[in-house]
Amino acid sequence: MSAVRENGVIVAIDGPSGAGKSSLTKLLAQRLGYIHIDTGAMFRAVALMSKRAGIATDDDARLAELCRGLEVTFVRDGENCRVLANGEDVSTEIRTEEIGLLTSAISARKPVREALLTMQRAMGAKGGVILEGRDIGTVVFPDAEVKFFLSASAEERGRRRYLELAARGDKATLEETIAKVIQRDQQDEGREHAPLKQADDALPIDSTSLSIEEVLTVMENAVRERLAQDDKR
Ligand SMILES: Nc1ncnc2c1ncn2[C@@H]1O[C@H](COP(=O)(O)OP(=O)(O)OP(=O)(O)O)[C@@H](O)[C@H]1O
Ligand SMILES: Nc1ccn([C@@H]2O[C@H](COP(=O)(O)O)[C@@H](O)[C@H]2O)c(=O)n1
Repeated sequence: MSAVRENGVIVAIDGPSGAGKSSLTKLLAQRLGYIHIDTGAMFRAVALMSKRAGIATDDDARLAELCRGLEVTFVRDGENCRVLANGEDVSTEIRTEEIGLLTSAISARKPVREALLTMQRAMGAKGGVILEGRDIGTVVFPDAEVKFFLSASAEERGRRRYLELAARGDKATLEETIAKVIQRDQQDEGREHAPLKQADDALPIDSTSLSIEEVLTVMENAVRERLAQDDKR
C-alpha cells in the first residue's frame, strides 16, 4: 500500500497514437501488479455505439444521452483484457482504423469527455492503477504520482501501426497509415477540450529508437523510485 493512496500510486501514460502506450501499460501493470485502464478503449466504445445509433459526431445532446446509458468495463482474459460496452464484448470492433478516426471526432465533444472523466476518476482514485490516454496527467489525474509522456516520430509510429494492421490482414499502405497517424495527432492536439499535450511534470520518453523492453525499464525504475520515496515518508 502506498503512503499516498489505498492501493498504490496512480501512473499516467499519455502520448500520441502508436507511441506504445497500450503495450507498455500492459507490461508495466503486470510488473507492478497494477490495474491497466485503457481510456482510449472507453472513447472507442462510445464512438462504436454512436455509429450504431446513427448519432452525428456533433450531436452533443444525443451523445450525452448515449454516455449516460453506457457502462464500459474491462474483463481480464488471461494476459489480455476484454472491453465490454453494456456487457457486450466490443474488443475487436473498436480497434478498426475507421473507429479510431471516428473516436478522434467523438472525443472532442465536451459531454463525452465529461462523462468519461467521471468514470475514469472513479476507476483510478484509490491508486494501484496505470491509465493510458491523451489527458491523464493534465486533466484526469493532474495529481498522479508518476507521469510519462510517451512519443515517437510520426514515421515510426505509422510504421508500427502499419505492421500491426498488416498482421491483421488490413491492406492499408505504409504511406496511408502514416498519414492517418498524423491526422489523428492533429485532431487530438488541436481540439478545445482536453487536448493531447505533455504535462509539465511528466517524464518524456521518445521511443523512436528504443525497444519496448528499454522503455519498460525506464518506466518501471521511475515508478519504483517513487514508491521507495513514499515508503520513507
Ligand atoms: N518501442 C517500440 N518499438 C517497436 N514497436 C513498438 C514499440 N512500442 C510499441 N510498439 C508496437 O507498436 C504498435 C502500437 O503500439 P500500441 O498499440 O501500444 O501504441 P498506442 O500508443 O497504445 O497506440 P494507440 O494510442 O493508437 O492505441 C504495437 O504493434 C506495438 O507492439
Ligand atoms: N484519454 C484519452 C484517450 C483517447 N482519446 C481519444 O481516443 C482515440 C483513440 O485512443 P487510442 O489510445 O485507443 O488510440 C484517440 O485518438 C483520442 O482521440 C482521448 O481523447 N482521450
